[in-house]
Amino acid sequence: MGSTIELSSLDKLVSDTLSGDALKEFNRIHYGRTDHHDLPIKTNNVNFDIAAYNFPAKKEETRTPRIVRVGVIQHSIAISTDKPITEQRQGIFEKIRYIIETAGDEGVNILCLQEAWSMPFAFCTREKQPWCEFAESVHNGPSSQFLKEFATKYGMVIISPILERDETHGDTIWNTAVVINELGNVIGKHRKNHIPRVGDFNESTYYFEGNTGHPVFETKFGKIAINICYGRHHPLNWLMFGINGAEIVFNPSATVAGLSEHLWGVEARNAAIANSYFTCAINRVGTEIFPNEFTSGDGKSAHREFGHFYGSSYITAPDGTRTPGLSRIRDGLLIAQLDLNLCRQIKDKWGFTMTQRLNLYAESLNNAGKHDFQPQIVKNN
Ligand SMILES: NC(=O)NCCC(=O)O
Repeated sequence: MGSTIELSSLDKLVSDTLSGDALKEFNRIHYGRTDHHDLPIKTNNVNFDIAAYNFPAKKEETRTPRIVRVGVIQHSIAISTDKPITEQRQGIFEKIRYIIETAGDEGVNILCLQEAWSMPFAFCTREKQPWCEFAESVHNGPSSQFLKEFATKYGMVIISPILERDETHGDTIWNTAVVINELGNVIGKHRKNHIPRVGDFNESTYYFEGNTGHPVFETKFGKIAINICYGRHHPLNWLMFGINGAEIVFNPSATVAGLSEHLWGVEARNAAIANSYFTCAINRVGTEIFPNEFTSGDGKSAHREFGHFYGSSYITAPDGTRTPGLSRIRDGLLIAQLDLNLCRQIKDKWGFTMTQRLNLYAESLNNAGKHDFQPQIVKNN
């Protein structure tokens, strides 16, 4: 196992290495449960990774269970990045069509795709052409058109993170998640709040920090929100979706080995715990190679590869228990059946919402944002 890229999954490494009581103890301590509650599904023999889990809640006397099935898809690009834009996009459509249909056949109610799913993550290059041509309209762009058909066919809500072109407001470009309801209507969008300036993530060349706040979308299947990629490093971003009432927060991402893999299993999981909601973390897969060399002012010599997008998508419940991750190297579909009653049950148990002290922090944060803010430090005279 020389290269990190050969390792198909950390969870598989553990389950292949440990057995019996040792594996049970690992699962109990690391995942928070000894049993992953596999969810029976009918799909087998597919050319992508597929896994399904169940997150039950305690039976309540006054509320019936609120069962919802979520699905997340991770995938690589389809053809090389020097091909025409429309062919690259169409290639991705064709590649993931079957995965989306599988999700629909398995009864998924809410499906989320990865960040900027219909294009290569070309922002590393800082070149405007041809990559800006991938930007598309929220309502009528090719990605929304493509997905509306599946939303209607399977009666599922689909979250489609795209590169948005806002033609009504000066043709501006945004990193946006579009929410399509089960009738195939776009019910809203959320624009990425925090834009990275790290490594080869030169996204700030293309778009600004989002201006849509922290919307929670009240869908037929539950209250959902989207915290796009780099926003997962910002606990207050997660917090605001919780304050607005989210029960499930999706985190469509694009991040590479070497930079963030040791953070990946921690951040979305911690957010689920801190905010008593479910989180679904989704990462791209594969290595994307671009036609021209680029640098990012970090001392690395010019290169054409972004690095390895390590997949490993996973889902966490409000009690902090989580699924194993999908493959680090293969396309995949992760399904989880959630009882949303668990959100309130965990709020009642731990009281994190009740003990939040929002006013205390609001005052401090308001001061901390001022140019002449004095940090509250007690000096050792
Ligand atoms: N897409 C994106 O925001 N990536 C930044 C890198 C990271 O957050 O791991």
